[in-house]
Amino acid sequence: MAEPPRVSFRDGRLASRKAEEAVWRRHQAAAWLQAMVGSFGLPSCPSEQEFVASLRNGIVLCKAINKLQPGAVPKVITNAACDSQPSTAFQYFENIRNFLVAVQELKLPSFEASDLDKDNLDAGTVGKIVDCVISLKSYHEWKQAGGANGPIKYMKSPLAVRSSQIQSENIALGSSTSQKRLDLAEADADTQAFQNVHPDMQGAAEKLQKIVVDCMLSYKENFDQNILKKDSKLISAILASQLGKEQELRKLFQDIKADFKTLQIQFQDDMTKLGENIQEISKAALGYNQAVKENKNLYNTLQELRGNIRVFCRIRPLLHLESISSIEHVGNDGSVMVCDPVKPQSTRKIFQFNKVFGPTTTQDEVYKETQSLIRSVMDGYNVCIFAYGQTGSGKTHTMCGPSGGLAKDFGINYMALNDLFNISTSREDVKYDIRVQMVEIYNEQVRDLLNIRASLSNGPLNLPDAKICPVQSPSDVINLMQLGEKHRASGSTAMNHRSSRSHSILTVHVNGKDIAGNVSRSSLHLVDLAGSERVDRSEATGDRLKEAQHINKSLSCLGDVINALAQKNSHIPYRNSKLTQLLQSSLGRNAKMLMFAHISPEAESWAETLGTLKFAQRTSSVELGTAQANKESSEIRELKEQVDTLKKALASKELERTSHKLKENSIPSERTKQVLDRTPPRSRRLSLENASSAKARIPERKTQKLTRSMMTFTQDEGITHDRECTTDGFKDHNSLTQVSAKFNEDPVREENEKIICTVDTVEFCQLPSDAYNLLKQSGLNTPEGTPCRSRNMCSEASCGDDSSSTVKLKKNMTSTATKKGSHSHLRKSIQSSIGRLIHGTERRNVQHSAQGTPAKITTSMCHDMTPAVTSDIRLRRRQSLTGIPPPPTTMSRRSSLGGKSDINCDSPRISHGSRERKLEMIKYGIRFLCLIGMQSDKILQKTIGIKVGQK
Ligand SMILES: Nc1ncnc2c1ncn2[C@@H]1O[C@H](COP(=O)(O)OP(=O)(O)OP(=O)(O)O)[C@@H](O)[C@H]1O
Repeated sequence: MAEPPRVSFRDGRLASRKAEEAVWRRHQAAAWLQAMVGSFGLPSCPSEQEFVASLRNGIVLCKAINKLQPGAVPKVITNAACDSQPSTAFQYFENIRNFLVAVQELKLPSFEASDLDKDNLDAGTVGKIVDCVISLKSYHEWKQAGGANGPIKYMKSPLAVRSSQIQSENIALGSSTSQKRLDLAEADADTQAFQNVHPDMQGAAEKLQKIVVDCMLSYKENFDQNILKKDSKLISAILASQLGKEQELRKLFQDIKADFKTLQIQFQDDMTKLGENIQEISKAALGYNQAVKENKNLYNTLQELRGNIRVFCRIRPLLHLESISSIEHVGNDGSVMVCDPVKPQSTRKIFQFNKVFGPTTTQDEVYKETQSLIRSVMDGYNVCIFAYGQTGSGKTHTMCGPSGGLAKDFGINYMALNDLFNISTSREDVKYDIRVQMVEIYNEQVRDLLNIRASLSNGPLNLPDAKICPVQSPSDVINLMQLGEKHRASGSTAMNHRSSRSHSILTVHVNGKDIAGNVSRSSLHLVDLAGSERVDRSEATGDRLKEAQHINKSLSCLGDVINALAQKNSHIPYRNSKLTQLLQSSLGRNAKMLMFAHISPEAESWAETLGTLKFAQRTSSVELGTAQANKESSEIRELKEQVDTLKKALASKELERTSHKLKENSIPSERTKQVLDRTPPRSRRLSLENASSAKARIPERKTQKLTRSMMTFTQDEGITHDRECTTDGFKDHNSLTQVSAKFNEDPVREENEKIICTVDTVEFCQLPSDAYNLLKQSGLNTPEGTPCRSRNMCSEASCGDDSSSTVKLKKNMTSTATKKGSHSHLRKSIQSSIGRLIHGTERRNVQHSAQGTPAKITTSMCHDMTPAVTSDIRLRRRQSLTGIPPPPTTMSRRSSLGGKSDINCDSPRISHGSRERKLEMIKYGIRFLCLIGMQSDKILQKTIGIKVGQK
């Protein structure tokens, strides 16, 4: 089946372009004709028909050529017929023929006469007519130009698209010949005609050029179609390859997609893993933070356990820039590397301290590191800060400031006191009292720097004797410090012209009391030591040599103390120098200490630098143990006061007893007199206790302990208090009775309280009746022997004569007894200790015996709480403690006291007997009271110590 002819888009475009050109040429031709012959009714852009119709009679054409070439058509028939019939083609043929002849004579393109007759005009015939007119026009223009522009040039009509011809050709020849639409024949004809007219080469070239252009155009326009038809194999090959490529691409796409999916899954896995890792890392980070915190805490704990002794090293800047420094490196971790500048090849030495301040460190930076220590003074800790180092190494600079505390750049002394004031104002609930002492130790003599005259007139003094100045503000401190500095001994040495050759000690006493009545007492020693250089280097002689020797001696004593502390010796040689003596409270296990080791970096100071660093290193190795704050709660303080009062009461009772005995024995034996004269009352008691025959019966250890306690009490406290408290001894004694009674009355009794109540009351009950009566006679509000003695005691206490102290004590004890918090523990220990002391540990093991002996305690029946103790055990213990033989065993204790027995009212009452017996009874009671006092005190101290330590 024949392929249908295809008219490409290019064909259509060419045709339209040609049509446009034809229209344009017609317009040109019409315009020229009208210009030549005048308007003859032709539109400016006539159609083919209009154009041909207007020229058909040949008149316009003849007129035009005549105008162009006058006489070219000698006779133009204008009215072919006289009648009104339209002229026929024949009638005007003459015109056309003449015109064509004239055109030919001009050698211009012409047309066939029949071309004007055709009814169905085609583009080709009309084009010929138009070409003829256009050539006339060109000839006219050429002629007008005088033929100067070379041969005549005119444009031929564009090739007519003979669509009908193409179609027919396509049908007839098939698609293979369609490319022959180029009207070569016509071109050839035109070329031939042109060559005939203008045989010159230029015209031929132009013609040729035109032909080539047309050919190319035509070829180009038919190219795609041809290729498509001719090279279908190629195209299909191309298509096949394209398909292959597409498939490849598809495969590639699939692969990429698969890869992408894998990557996506991998990415998700990675993300999940990353999330897990991040979680782990964050956990680890949290753990790390925790560990860092714990580390910090442990470090602090370690510091505390090591005894809060810190050593800072401060390096002074080089005074002369040209000097070589012995400091090689200062680490942030508290290390310092030094090397002998004279022997740079020598081994470097590294020392480790808590902190090392380089030469550029400011006073503020130094103080910041010290501040925490200063603050702990306000919390009740004793603190000692001292500056150590050779002369001119910057000790005074650190402690007082660049010019002894007078300049702006204050030292630690001023900043510390300033801080203390700031803290004291910020803590509204605590009232602080700050006092300052300033002394110097010069040639092993203490001098008061705030009261130099007194110091000079009275000679050397101890620190407590130095003037204490209350300070209210930092300006007070500055004034005092200035005064002290003025008085400080200074002199010239070869090493430092303003070297201070005395140790200066600024002591700040801080007493705090909060609204609850808790008190704290602490002291801060700020010590600027004298230079530690070697005697030979200071070139001192005479007085200066003596000064230097004293300085070195006291510094070496300080070293000894530090060494002894480092080695944990039982004996610390504080007393070897005034310096260590004064600093004793802050140079021990109960204080915080900071040492500034000062270094001069100059080469000539190498030996001293090394010495200072070694000393500082030794100091930093000291472990002092946990520092304890000097704090007391109000309750503890009151209990202590009560213990003191009891001690006083006991002491006065002792005196009373002595005087009574003296009265009774109006003529004392010579031996007794001697004893009384020689021995103070308490010592005598001690001797009695030591001589006790019962000693052998109690366990060795217990006896020693007891004896030691008594000795301590007698030696340290007893005599003094005896002197002070002679008059109101009974009053206080009475207080004890009331205290005991109060415990019994306490409605919220705990087991231990019961025990102590029992102990106190029972022991009083256990007094022999003579002693009891004697005590009563001598002013002690002892109740009559009643079955429930403690109750009576209590009721009597409330109406006693000595109301003030009684009421106070009673109140205190009530508050103590009712407070279950921190002090119930204290009370319990006191009570149980006293209980144990009196009754021994067997109390716990002793069963409530059914065999009611007469010696059984009455109060146990009253309160139903006293553990049963056999009379035997009790009597033996009492005997062992007091050294007094027990009352006759045949008597019940109740009856022995002279009271009515609640069980056996008919028990025989002991008669008053001899004076000796009475005295013995009194002695018995007093000794017991003394015992309670001492033990309470001891236990109290122990308990306080433990409590504070725990804090
Ligand atoms: N950190 C420092 N920065 C700047 N100058 C300093 C520093 N330390 C010390 N100096 C200067 O060094 C000199 C000696 O210092 P200072 O008097 O404080 O030494 P010292 O150890 O107290 O001497 P001495 O034992 O004789 O009392 C002073 O002029 C002081 O200003």
